[in-house]
Amino acid sequence: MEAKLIEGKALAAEVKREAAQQTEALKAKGITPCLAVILVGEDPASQVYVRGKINDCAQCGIESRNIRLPEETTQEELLARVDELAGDPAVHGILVQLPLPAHIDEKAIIDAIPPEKDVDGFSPVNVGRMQIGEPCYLPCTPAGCIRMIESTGVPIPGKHAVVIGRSNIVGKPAAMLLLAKNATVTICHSKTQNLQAICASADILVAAVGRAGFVTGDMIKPGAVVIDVGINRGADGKLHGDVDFETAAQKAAWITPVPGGVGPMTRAMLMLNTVEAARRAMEK
Ligand SMILES: NC(=O)C1=CN([C@@H]2O[C@H](COP(=O)(O)OP(=O)(O)OC[C@H]3O[C@@H](n4cnc5c(N)ncnc54)[C@H](OP(=O)(O)O)[C@@H]3O)[C@@H](O)[C@H]2O)C=CC1
Ligand SMILES: Nc1nc(=O)c2c([nH]1)NC[C@@H]1CN(c3ccc(C(=O)N[C@@H](CCC(=O)O)C(=O)O)cc3)C=[N+]21
Repeated sequence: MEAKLIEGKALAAEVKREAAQQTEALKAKGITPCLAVILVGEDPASQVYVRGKINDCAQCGIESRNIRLPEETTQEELLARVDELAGDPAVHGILVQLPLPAHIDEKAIIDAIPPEKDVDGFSPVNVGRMQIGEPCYLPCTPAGCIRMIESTGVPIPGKHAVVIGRSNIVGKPAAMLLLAKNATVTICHSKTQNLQAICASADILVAAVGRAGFVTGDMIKPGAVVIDVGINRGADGKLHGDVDFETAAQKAAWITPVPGGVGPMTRAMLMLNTVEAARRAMEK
């Protein structure tokens, strides 16, 4: 079987059109959604991602603030900037690009973002709300994964979904959202035994490991939906997913590419969250 491609780029364009329409409607009511993105340091990959987010904002008619701080910024200085944006009524969403330099405590920074401006969905309040199924900002990467799975038309309820990875920003919330969609969920990690067999029983497989080509065709159930979250830059300078695309595509029914898969969808979901933050600010 040769898998069909889940076109992340095309789907992302559709989501951004939705965000653009909603932005238009908000502007007509006198409110322009605004996202502040803070990048500390010069990490080249982070610079690319941040540039992407700023471009997406422009495409959607969303205002953006691109805040670049030097590597040696102290935690107190960064907290002060976050507080300033937290108190600025013109700013609806705050995103602090991760990872932060080692001398800054990520948790302290994330905790300083008010939940109503936490468009990444990383703050404890949003994580807790997601867990109990209350309205919240869903984390962009996992929400993008769900939307990609749904785009295939393969129903999620009752399916065995396997997530490889349990990070707070990808693996864990992806598993939680799949559970909320009534999948039967298994979470795998570096201590998991029989990983190959568990993966090979997955109707839906989400790979968020951070190792290029980690998931090979022999780990995939024929006809599965395979979502590759991994973004690994190889020695060749190219991006590689966590899934070995060639062998996986021989087994899967649906598969996401890297690049052009989950990455662009992540950014598109961020636009929707930003518009939602502006709408909630207006209603308040
Ligand atoms: N497309 C997008 O928008 C995004 C992509 N990414 C990419 O997704 C990938 C994962 O990111 P992130 O979750 O932040 O990464 P982390 O490094 O935080 O988490 C990796 C997870 O993979 C698990 N793992 C590592 N090695 C193995 C192994 N041999 N067998 C089974 N499990 C293993 C780890 O297990 P343990 O917990 O036991 O250590 C951990 O839970 C990266 O490539 C990252 O670049 C990330 C964010 C957004
Ligand atoms: N606070 C915070 N929120 C995040 O959402 C966040 C973060 N920090 N830190 C890093 C990870 C990673 N991440 C990506 C988003 C888009 C692409 C993306 O658009 N990738 C393109 C390629 C881009 C390129 O050429 O490098 C693609 O896959 O096609 C990749 C990775 C968001 N993250």
